[in-house]
Amino acid sequence: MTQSQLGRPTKLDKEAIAASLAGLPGWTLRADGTAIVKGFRFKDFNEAFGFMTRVALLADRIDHHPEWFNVYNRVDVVLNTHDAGGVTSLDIQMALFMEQAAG
Ligand SMILES: C[C@H](O)[C@H](O)[C@H]1CNC2=NC(N)=NC(=O)C2=N1
Repeated sequence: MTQSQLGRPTKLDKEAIAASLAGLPGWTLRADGTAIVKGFRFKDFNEAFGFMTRVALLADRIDHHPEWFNVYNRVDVVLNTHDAGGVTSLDIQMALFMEQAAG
């Protein structure tokens, strides 16, 4: 089953996002309130790209794709659900997975 068949995720309000971020070290709500962000730092490019590869496989499976910017060992991530115009439970799930994938 694909994500689109599961229905549209609903936008989380500020309080719900803050509660979720309490369990996500380093993640913050972007100033405009429509995305959660984190800058990951790895040992080198190989570690960074391994992380991105693990995340990419999940992202495509759940049809929820991160916005990210990579230079060498840096991966700056922006998560939001454009279909919903803000942060949803999908973004929280993705952030939790990224924490695991970062090791
Ligand atoms: C048509 C397709 O299912 C949508 O565009 C999906 C794809 N990946 C997505 N990724 C993210 N981050 N947000 C979305 O709203 C989204 N929508």
